[in-house]
Formats: sequence, structure tokens, C-alpha cells
Amino acid sequence: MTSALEIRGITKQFGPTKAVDSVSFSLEPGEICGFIGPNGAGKTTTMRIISTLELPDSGDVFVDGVSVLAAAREVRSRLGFMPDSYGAYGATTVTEYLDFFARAHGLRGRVRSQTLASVMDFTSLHPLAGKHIDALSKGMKQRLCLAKTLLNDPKLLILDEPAAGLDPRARVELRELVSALGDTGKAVLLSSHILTELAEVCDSVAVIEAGRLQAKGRVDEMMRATRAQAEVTCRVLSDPAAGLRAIAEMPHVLGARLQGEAIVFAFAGSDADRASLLAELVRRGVQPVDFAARVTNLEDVFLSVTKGTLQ
Ligand SMILES: Nc1ncnc2c1ncn2[C@@H]1O[C@H](COP(=O)(O)OP(=O)(O)OP(=O)(O)O)[C@@H](O)[C@H]1O
Repeated sequence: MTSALEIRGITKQFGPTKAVDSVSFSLEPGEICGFIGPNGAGKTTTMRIISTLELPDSGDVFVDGVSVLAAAREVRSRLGFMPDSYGAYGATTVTEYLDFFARAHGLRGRVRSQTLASVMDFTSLHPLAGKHIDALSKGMKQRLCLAKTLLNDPKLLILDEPAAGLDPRARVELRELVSALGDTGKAVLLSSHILTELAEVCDSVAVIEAGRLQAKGRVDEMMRATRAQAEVTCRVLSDPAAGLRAIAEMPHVLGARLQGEAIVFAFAGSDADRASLLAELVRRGVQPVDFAARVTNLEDVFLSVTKGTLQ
């Protein structure tokens, strides 16, 4: 099967800054991938290269098997790009705006009106059809911009910070739209700083820092790998000091300490190792009453694979 997106070793330098440094990863059809990294990490530059708005200094990108270097126009017909900010045409209505871009994509006659209707259906824009863009809320404008990127039925969607500035309801709506796009077989590369949102909608994440790809993998696998260093809190029925002594000498336990009545430690073993530790404590008569590892979230994954490097 042809990958929806294959990035092969792209590099882009602006003066002294290596904005993107030998980045490679791919997305399969239907895969929704969160693209995360600190400010200035190289996300927008990577997205602009994929979308043919910027040329890489070296490397290549293939969208649905087509090279951005060899056939940029063909790539454009296969992808939809939603930038983090875009010029709106305030005095036009929603329908006029979409119709303009549908014409630009070469859609004519009935095909154009059917495409417009189905895209407006998908993004629930029908009730706003006659509204001027100036009168739309931020969330409505985002939906309109997403509708615009769907007009050419792209195989790959590149969404740069689509949730920025949206209220919670609009963010939920956007998440549902993105999930629905994945279900139709479109691949989506989506950047955001709101990591809890991404964890709910993404199959995978790619983490970039200082231009370099730090990790790319399935969200659940990356969380499992991060959980191997989970922080565990244990409260025992009596004598926390004795509990601390017992825990401190167990395998995979790091930096055990007392925090009030609780014993807190980092645990570098697997889930099975953690179960063995608990069984061993009980066998030694330590009597744990609470034993909890802090639930890993995408923020932990992000913090564990990035180093806080600025450039
Ligand atoms: N046109 C340009 N000219 C000079 N430097 C640039 C240009 N575009 C990007 N850069 C630099 O390249 C680096 C990567 O920027 P980029 O916008 O790709 O990061 P980002 O991950 O999208 O950041 P953010 O999360 O803040 O949007 C930054 O150091 C930025 O200052």
C-alpha cells in the first residue's frame, strides 16, 4: 500500500538556523498523527515543505507516492493544507468563499455544486451559507477553512494548529470532524500544543525538537514506554519508615522518599515488575493501603522525549 505521506530526510536551513534537520517519517492512509514540539521546533516549516510552499534544501517528500520536488502541482491536488493563520475574505459569504476555491480546483457544473453541498454537510456549514465571513466566530471560521481544504477530496490533510483559540465546544467539534476524516481513509498530520486534545484524536504522534525528529510512534505504545518510569505513590497501614526501607531495596525502584505519610518513588520496571513489587511488599508484611502510579499522558511523553532546547 502506498503511504499517504512519506518524508525522506528533509533538511531546511534559514541563515544559521537549521529549522528542519534530516527528518523522516511516514503516515499510512487513515492515520491521524499529532505533530508536537516546543515553539520554534520546525513543525510549520515541515508542514510547509509537505504542502509545497517551501522547498527542502535536501531530502524529498512523497504525498500518496508523488514527489514534492518532481511534481508539486500533482501533490497539491492530493493534499489539503490548513495554515495556522489565513487571510479571510471578510465581505464574501460562506458559499461564495467555498465556490471560489471549488472553481480554483477546476470543479465545474454539477460536480461543483455537489462537492460544495457534501463538504458543507460534513462541516455543518449549511445554516451559515449566506453569512459574511466577517460575522463568523473563530470556531465557524476554522470549520470553513477545513471545508475549503476538503474541496479537492485530498488523501492527506495538513492542519497547523487548528484548535488554537477555539472554545471547548468548538474544539470537541473539530476533534469529531478530524476523527471522521480518519474514518474515511484520509491521513491527517495535525500540530497542536494542546496535548490532551491530541491524545484523544490521534493514532500516532511525531515529536520534533530543534529541527530533529525525536520520536514517532503509536500514542498507546509511547505512553506505555513512558510509563516504565512512572512515579508511584504508596501509603502503608502502619510504620511508613519501615515501608520506605522495604521499597527502597526493591528492584527498579529509584529515589524512594517519604512525602507526608506516603512513600513516593520512581519506578523503572514494566507493569509486570510493578505487580511483583506489590506482591513482595505484601509478602513482607508491609500492608499497602494505596498503591498508585500516576497515569501517563501525552504531556509526560512529550517531556520525556524533548530536552527543552531552544534555537
Ligand atoms: N522564513 C524564515 N526565515 C528565517 N527563519 C525562519 C523562517 N521560518 C522559520 N524560521 C525559523 O525556523 C525555526 C522553526 O520554525 P517553525 O515555524 O517551523 O517552528 P514551529 O515548530 O512551527 O514553532 P511554533 O510552535 O512556535 O509555531 C525557528 O527557529 C524559526 O525562527
